[in-house]
Amino acid sequence: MKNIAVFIDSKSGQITESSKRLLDFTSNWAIQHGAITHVYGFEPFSSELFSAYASIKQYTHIKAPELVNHNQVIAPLFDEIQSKEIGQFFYVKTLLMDTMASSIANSLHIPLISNVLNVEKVAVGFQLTKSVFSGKATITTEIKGESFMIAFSKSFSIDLPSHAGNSVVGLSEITLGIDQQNKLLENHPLTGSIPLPDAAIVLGAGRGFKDPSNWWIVEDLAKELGAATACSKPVSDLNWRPHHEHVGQTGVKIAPKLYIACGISGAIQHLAGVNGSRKIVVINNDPEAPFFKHADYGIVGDVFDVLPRLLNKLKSH
Ligand SMILES: Cc1cc2nc3c(=O)[nH]c(=O)nc-3n(C[C@H](O)[C@H](O)[C@H](O)COP(=O)(O)OP(=O)(O)OC[C@H]3O[C@@H](n4cnc5c(N)ncnc54)[C@H](O)[C@@H]3O)c2cc1C
Repeated sequence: MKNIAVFIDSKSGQITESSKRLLDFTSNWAIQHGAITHVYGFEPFSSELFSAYASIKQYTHIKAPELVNHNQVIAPLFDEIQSKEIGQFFYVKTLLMDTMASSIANSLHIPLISNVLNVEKVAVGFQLTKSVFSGKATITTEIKGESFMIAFSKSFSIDLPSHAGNSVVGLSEITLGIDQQNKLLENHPLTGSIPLPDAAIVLGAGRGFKDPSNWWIVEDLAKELGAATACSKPVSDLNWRPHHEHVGQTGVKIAPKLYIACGISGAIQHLAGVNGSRKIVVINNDPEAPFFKHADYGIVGDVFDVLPRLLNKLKSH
């Protein structure tokens, strides 16, 4: 089998949780298939960060000054990949990676399969489970060839036997060119809050909060929990909260370890954006609220009673 490339995502010098899961998976996958793993990322990391993964032999820092504007000429990356005899590519879906990956897959004439939850070797080729219809269904597909690119859904989770190692990992860097026809004028990253798509804990609030002046309790509790704040669509439509907090079919898709939904009814359009969450806790004063059917844990109660008590409990510990 040819070698494996893994593209990791990071924020402020930290590898994201979903990319850590990707490294666990691909490192073990490579061992099982007798391949070497080359890791690529957009920040300079030390080799020690990867040495515990037995199959990883190289980390390449892709220096891309205008990547944020999707404004890079990726030819140098393409040359580097070809020199490493890479057959299989893995990454976790982000807008940026989707843009780059589709270009690489197209140049290499290999299939790009998106929103993958699981991949397995079968007698001839590989079998993949994909999430479709905003996570409401899955389909199983098959690839016959050995070369492909897989874009995992953020909520993917695959257990393989672990192969802890003490690998010697080489470091290298490549610099992408800049597309001169397309210029980055300004860049305003959101600050001060945990980005929703990467958050391990998300605290969501809906119309049950009645008025934007009541959001202090959501913010205080989120701070105490280390959570990102989210909201339902009507809440952002009413301008109670900024639009980038709106989760659901028409908003941000999230896949945290824990989603706490407070005063949200659980309409199907909301669920479409949050059903990648590992555990869901619902707090609602209506025992018939549809969200309870999709919850791992539920509290039937008034958010203005339950949340302050939860906040006091957390503060007292
Ligand atoms: C095409 C389309 C796309 C859509 N996309 C999205 C989307 O992406 N995301 C999204 O969220 N919605 C979306 N919607 C809207 C969706 O259908 C629902 O209307 C919306 O999710 C409801 O928001 P909500 O639960 O905050 O409000 P409500 O439906 O008004 O529910 C409020 C809930 O709070 C509870 N409650 C009230 N007071 C309290 C209290 N004191 N304590 C505890 N609980 C209380 C109530 O029992 C109720 O269950 C979309 C709709 C359409 C038609």
